[in-house]
Amino acid sequence: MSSSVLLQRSKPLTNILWFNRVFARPMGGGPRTFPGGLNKWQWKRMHEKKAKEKEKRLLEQEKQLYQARVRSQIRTKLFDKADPDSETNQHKPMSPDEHVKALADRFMKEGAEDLWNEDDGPVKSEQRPRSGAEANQRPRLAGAPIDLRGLISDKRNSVNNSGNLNSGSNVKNRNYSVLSESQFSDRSKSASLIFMRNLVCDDGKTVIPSRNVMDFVRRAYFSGTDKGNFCRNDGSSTRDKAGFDTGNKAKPFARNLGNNRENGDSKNMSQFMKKKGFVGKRRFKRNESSSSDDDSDIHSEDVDEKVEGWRDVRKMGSSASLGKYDMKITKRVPLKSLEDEHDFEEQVELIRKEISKNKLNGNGEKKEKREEEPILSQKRFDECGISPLTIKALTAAGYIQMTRVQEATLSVCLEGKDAVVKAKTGTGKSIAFLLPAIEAVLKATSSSTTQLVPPIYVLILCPTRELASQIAAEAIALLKNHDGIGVLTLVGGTRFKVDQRRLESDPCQILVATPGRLLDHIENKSGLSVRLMGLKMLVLDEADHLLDLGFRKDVENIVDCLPRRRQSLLFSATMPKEVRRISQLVLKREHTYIDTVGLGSVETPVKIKQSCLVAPHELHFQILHHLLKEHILGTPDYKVIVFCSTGMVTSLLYLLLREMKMNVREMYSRKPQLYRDRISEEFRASKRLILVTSDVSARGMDYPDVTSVVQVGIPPDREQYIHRLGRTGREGKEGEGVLLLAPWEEYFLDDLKDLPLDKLQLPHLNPEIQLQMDNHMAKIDNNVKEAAYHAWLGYYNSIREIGRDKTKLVELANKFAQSIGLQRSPPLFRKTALKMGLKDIPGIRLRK
Ligand SMILES: Nc1ncnc2c1ncn2[C@@H]1O[C@H](COP(=O)(O)OP(=O)(O)OP(=O)(O)O)[C@@H](O)[C@H]1O
Repeated sequence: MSSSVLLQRSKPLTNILWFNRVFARPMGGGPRTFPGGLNKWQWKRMHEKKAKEKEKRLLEQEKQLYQARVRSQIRTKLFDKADPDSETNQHKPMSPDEHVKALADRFMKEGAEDLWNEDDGPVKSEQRPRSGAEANQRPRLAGAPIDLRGLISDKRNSVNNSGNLNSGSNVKNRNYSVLSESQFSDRSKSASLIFMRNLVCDDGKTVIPSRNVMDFVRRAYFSGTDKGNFCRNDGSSTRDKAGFDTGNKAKPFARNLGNNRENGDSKNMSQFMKKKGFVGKRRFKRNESSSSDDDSDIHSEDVDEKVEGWRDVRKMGSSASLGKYDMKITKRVPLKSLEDEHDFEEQVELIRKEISKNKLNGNGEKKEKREEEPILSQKRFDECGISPLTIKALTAAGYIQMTRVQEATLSVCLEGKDAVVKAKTGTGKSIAFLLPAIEAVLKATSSSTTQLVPPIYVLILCPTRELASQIAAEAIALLKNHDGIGVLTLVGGTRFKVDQRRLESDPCQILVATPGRLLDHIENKSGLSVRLMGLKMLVLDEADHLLDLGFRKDVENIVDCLPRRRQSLLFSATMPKEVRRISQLVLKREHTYIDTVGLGSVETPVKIKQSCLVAPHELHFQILHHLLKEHILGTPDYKVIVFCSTGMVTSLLYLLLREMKMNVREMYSRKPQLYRDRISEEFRASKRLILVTSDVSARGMDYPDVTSVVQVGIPPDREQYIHRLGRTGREGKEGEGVLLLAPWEEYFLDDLKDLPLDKLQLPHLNPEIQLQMDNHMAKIDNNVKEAAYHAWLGYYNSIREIGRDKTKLVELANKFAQSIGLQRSPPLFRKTALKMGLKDIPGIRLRK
């Protein structure tokens, strides 16, 4: 046996020995065991279970968050309406109209049942000091509204005196377990009625049972009769008067109400309310021990009479009864930070979009006004406490000042906190995470003792191989003055064995990997999982993409194999809400969110001139050729990236442009890795070159001085549009981007309406060029065209808005086939057609 083979064989053995020692397992020839005496599979299952539980918890949190948001929205609306002039949400007394509106709004709105729970104590202590004498001095005049708060207080007094009725202080002590016996589906709904039940009539003694109060509110508010006229001061719309949010879920409900009001048909309303579970679901069984709940025994007829007199209602309580007693406020406490953060982010996002939209809609000046947006901050690298050797390398690379994202994130990251960072494309995010990564390694190596298997301290995950290589190269450059710290890449497309050998022989404290290949290594018992046990920092570059459906499972599996005590950093130029939420699969709960895009700023670099051209898709290749020619004429040192929807379309377009004597290169995932590396390097170093590529080059690639980006057809989503566009205009430089759409793709512009896109007119196309292109297209191998057709069909089929109308889709695909010189649309495998839902669609041919 050769010595190299011996060496290879002996390495895994060393790993096992090291591992056993680390976990103090007795040595022996048996299988590898994990802490707690678990074998690998038990260990794995345990982690899977934990991950599932974690996911469940997150879902639960999301649910709570949603509910909390609904509550807070209702509350906000309520207070806004209750006192629009108020600067703050002080709990001032409400007018009778407002109060009834508020009650109706709160308790009858779909979802509002969640506003109350058994701890809600609306009739607790009275905030407004008002003595009984004072109350007596102000006898209620006919026609004057009832002071409900006073009544509540009076009631409490009278209850205390008589001992017959429930006192306010008892409210909290009530045993509401009885409510579960009611037919209400949830306790909250019941509790809201309990609040209502505590309302008392104008004699200060009679307590109106909940159902009747609801009836009262219902009639008063919704009926067309004069019983409810106090809340119908004018004939304005239902929504205005009701204060109902007719958006979202409340819509159908609001519509119902509107109808009922119009018809004055309280019967309909009753039915509706019955359906909603507010009426007719009584009667509460009271706790035997509670003598105070007798109120619900009062017959509705009696109360109806009382209610008659309620037309002249005086001030009915205040918003305090809806604010300060809302126990949900305290219930939300554990989630507060998370919720606030989400709300805040959402608000920021909304405001940003709103502002940029306003800017766009404004006076049209914005397009000319592409203000200077400095990406560099005033702070220098030597001021931020990183290793002098790293600073030396930075200086050698010409980096003296930090970019804004680097300044904003470095201190947080160096403190060891988890962070999510959003910053525009080309603003130096890579260095922003590489610097803390290097510091983490330095710290770990200085404190650790010699180990048989050197741990990997930093793991950087990124979605593409080229990006992994780029980041590794950047890390190596920054580490050039540090001895003994190694960087390795693990990416697909290379031989697995070669990876293993490099892992064993080369020093590696920083590992840059794509998820798939890394997982292969982890699962392949190569000893990598053992080395990852010492991990200090995990970085997800292009985090939103890595947490997207395509990668999420792999990333989750990887994260499950990493130690929990680690720092996690998520970086991207885009961070959709949904991704932010699930990012907690990776992050600690108490992480920092850093967004350097800035309020009121568009999410794309301001110096990129963006435009869009809508034209029949059969003309796209010719229009592209025209645009490229124009660009080349105006930009001698041009460097253009053309993005196509799929790899096969990329290949076809590349061949066509090459035939048209343009200086082009192609790049897509199916190309061999060596070829990809070569093209990537060539394009990085060149000028006067066009790279036709699929989305494999869309994210993170830092090709310097790209002068233009053209996107042919819709990108998969808004985020991908931003990333593709961001290959130009990097480091605050100028750039331009054109989006070429077919008329049936134009809907996508809605997603970009907050971005400054100009609409271009269809250029005049030279018929001679069209002829030339047709001739060149005819020379291209039919296999390439057929593959392009299939890929095209697959891509658009996967886009919901287009793929849902299969007949139309096939029609368009066949037009595309014709435009690329195919006589007939190429047949599909039956299985493929079935999978795509296209089997029986006219125009689809199946392979025999
Ligand atoms: N402090 C700095 N001073 C000058 N240039 C810098 C500095 N930091 C980074 N750069 C340069 O800025 C360019 C863009 O950096 P980088 O690729 O990290 O951007 P990014 O924000 O990650 O972009 P993307 O969102 O597209 O991934 C690189 O060429 C990098 O060398």
